Amino acid sequence: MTGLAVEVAGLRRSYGETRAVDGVDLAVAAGECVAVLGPNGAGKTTTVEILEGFRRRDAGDVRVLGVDPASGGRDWRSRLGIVLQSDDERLDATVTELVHHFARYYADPRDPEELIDAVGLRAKAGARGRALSGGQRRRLDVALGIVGRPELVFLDEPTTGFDPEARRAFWDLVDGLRADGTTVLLTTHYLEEAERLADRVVVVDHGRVVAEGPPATLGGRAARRAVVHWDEDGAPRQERTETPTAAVAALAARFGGEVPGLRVQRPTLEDVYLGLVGADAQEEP
Ligand SMILES: Nc1ncnc2c1ncn2[C@@H]1O[C@H](COP(=O)(O)OP(=O)(O)OP(=O)(O)O)[C@@H](O)[C@H]1O
Repeated sequence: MTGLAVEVAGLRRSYGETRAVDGVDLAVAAGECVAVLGPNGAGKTTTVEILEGFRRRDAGDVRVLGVDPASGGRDWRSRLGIVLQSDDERLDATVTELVHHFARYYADPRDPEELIDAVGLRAKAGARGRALSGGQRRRLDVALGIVGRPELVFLDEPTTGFDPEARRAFWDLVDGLRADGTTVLLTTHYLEEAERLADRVVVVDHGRVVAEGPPATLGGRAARRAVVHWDEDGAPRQERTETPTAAVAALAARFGGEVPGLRVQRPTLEDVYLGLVGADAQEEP
């Protein structure tokens, strides 16, 4: 083993004239959580589904847990946690039946009852899949994806449709997976989620990686200028500065104490992200 759970070099995939993935390089270390961000149509799902062995590639070298997904067999697949959308067939069974049923496919599964608690479905344990709300169904999908105690989990927009409380509970669940040493590859449109969960963020646009790094320093974020806001003479004022502490100290001295309406604003991950993917970050027609 190289210590890398995922190794991708020069990955390409086109659909007709559309270059969905246009030379992606990506490495995920064992135990790391990496979030792939990018606008609709950037190539995230195509990339992840190639890594999962569900789509073919046109070019590039790919290793997932040391195996080429194009030739990965059953043993390899059982080491992956893939969160699929529940299909109709599954939805006639209850949450308890499904989680217990899936656990039986694996040699060393998680305890199904503990897992039902962990994904917050205890109150719905006896409900059929069909009777779950969208967010509850997604939590069931997550439970079924991780019941086999996978080494690597793919989470493709895992919290879409979750309410804020469920989203926070899910983040705690991912913390638990990571504490067990699980590697996580996540795609999300929620910048807050990437910031909360990921050691590293990879921003993809038009099938290419346009930036990567820890959320706190992505795109030179730490070095970017802060804006100091305050109120003076009945009007809001602001100053852009690389030394906000000095600016605040100067204001405090000038006001001789409390500065009215004082606020220091640093660029958020969302600001940095929107800067990276440009003004054309809209879905293409
Ligand atoms: N099966 C397909 N046939 C033809 N074109 C496809 C197919 N799947 C994806 N594409 C195109 O490839 C590009 C990348 O799509 P992909 O689903 O990988 O993007 P994404 O980053 O996952 O987007 P989203 O955030 O909307 O899920 C898009 O232009 C899409 O229209």
